[in-house]
Formats: sequence, C-alpha cells, structure tokens
Amino acid sequence: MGQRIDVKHLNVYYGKFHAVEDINMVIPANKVTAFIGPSGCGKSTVLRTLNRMHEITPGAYCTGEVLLEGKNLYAKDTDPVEVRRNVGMVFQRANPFPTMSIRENVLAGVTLNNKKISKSDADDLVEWALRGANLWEEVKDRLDNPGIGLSGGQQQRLCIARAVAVHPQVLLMDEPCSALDPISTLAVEDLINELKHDYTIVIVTHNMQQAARCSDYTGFFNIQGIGKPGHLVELDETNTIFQHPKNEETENYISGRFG
Ligand SMILES: Nc1ncnc2c1ncn2[C@@H]1O[C@H](COP(=O)(O)OP(=O)(O)OP(=O)(O)O)[C@@H](O)[C@H]1O
Repeated sequence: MGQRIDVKHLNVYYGKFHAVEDINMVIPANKVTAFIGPSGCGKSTVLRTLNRMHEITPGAYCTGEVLLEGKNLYAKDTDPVEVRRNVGMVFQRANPFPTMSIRENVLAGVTLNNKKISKSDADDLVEWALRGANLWEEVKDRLDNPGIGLSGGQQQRLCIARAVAVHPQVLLMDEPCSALDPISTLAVEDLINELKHDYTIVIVTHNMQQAARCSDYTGFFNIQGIGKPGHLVELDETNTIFQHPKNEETENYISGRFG
C-alpha cells in the first residue's frame, strides 16, 4: 500500500540560493498528486526532497519536515538509502543501465541493495515488476537483450519496473513523459492510473492536460520573480484546481495568461 506524505515548513537551498520557501502540504496515500507551475518555481526541487535525492547535489540542503506515515525522513537516525528504497524515483529521460539486459535492469535496485535472491525468486520478481509496468508481454521473449535496445516508451516503463521491483511505498516521477511520443505517453499515463492502487504517486509535469488527465490532486507552484524562492500557491483536488481554483494566480496560470 502507498503511504501518506506530510510536508511541513519545507525550505530548500542550493548553497546560498533559497530555491523553495515554506512548503506545507499533505500528499494523500494511493492517489496521484501532480505538481504544476512555471519553469524554475521549484517543482523538481520539492519532488527531490521527498526522497532526499537533492542531497546528491553538493551544497543543497533543506529545513523543515517531510513525514512518511508520520516518520520524519530527515530525522537523525533515518538512513537515506532506506528512504530511497521506500520512495522510488523515475526520471525525465528513461535511464536504463546501458550495459545491463532487460532482466538485469529490473533487478538492479535489488542487487544494489545487496539483497541475495534465488534464481526462481528473481524470475518471479522480474515477471511481476514487468507485468506491473505493462511491459511483460512486449519483452518476455527477450529478457536477456540490452535494456537500451527498447523504444523510448518501453525504456521508461522498464525504469518504472526497476523502481517498483524494490517494493517502494511511494513513486516520484519527474516529467516521466516529456521525452515520449503521444502513444507512449498515454501508455505511461494509463500505467500511472493503475499503479496508484499500490503506491502513492507524485508527478511533476509541464503538461496541464496530463495533470488533468491522470492526477487526483494538483499542486500549483509559482515564483514572484527571478532570484526569488518558489512557493506552493495551492494544492487541491485536480477538478477544483482546473475548474474553481481558490487563488487568482492559479486561475491566471491554468487559463494560459502566463507561464
Ligand atoms: N542543482 C542546482 N544547483 C543550483 N540551483 C538549482 C539546482 N537545481 C535547481 N536549481 C534552481 O532552483 C530553482 C528551482 O528549480 P527546479 O528545477 O526545482 O524548478 P522547476 O519548477 O522544476 O523547473 P522546470 O519546470 O524548468 O524543470 C531554479 O531557480 C533553479 O535554477
């Protein structure tokens, strides 16, 4: 099952640059929450703080709290590796490991976590994860072929299979369809809709139609001006954000008056 995320007074900095200011939000379990907003308003930055991925950028840090089912991801005794196992990430560009086969790519997270697994358990896991990513039928006869030999849309679904193979609670997706053609985009959107039964999903997208199509909740982020920190304007049910937003800034953005 997916887990709920509570974000409290989150501020994110890249060195001296204050990138995101005082974010407070609840991301419900087993729903798709989309982050939208103009370029540079901090959508990806906030997403990355939800599994401490920003920490791999030298000088990046945050203050405030991110709670996964009430447990602070930033508590002193929390292991960031464990956080990233529970909260998986799918990136903008499909990034299968180039030297690995389809099968090895699916198992990569498990082997990187030093988990010993029998051949038959591995076979079952590969099939389960690829079925979960709606890719099994397309690749079941060529599991030992290189992952990078697949089409862009298939590679992205392979990365989703790799992410779910470690049994996360949450899946973060940073513009997962931006490099895909419309047919592959629809396949990934359908998949997102199915995956929410098992996971909590947070997706950053530039595409408002995509947010409207595949999310239950939408958070609109904005920025006052260049050099200013981004902030969350409002987060609500997707229908409310697109039809009756409470805030004029949101209304202006979704009606295409800026951004
Ligand atoms: N690694 C980094 N080092 C320094 N500044 C960064 C870094 N990553 C992002 N920023 C800055 O933080 C701010 C927020 O960036 P972020 O990428 O989170 O915005 P975004 O809303 O996701 O933008 P886009 O829609 O263009 O991807 C921007 O001013 C950006 O330049």
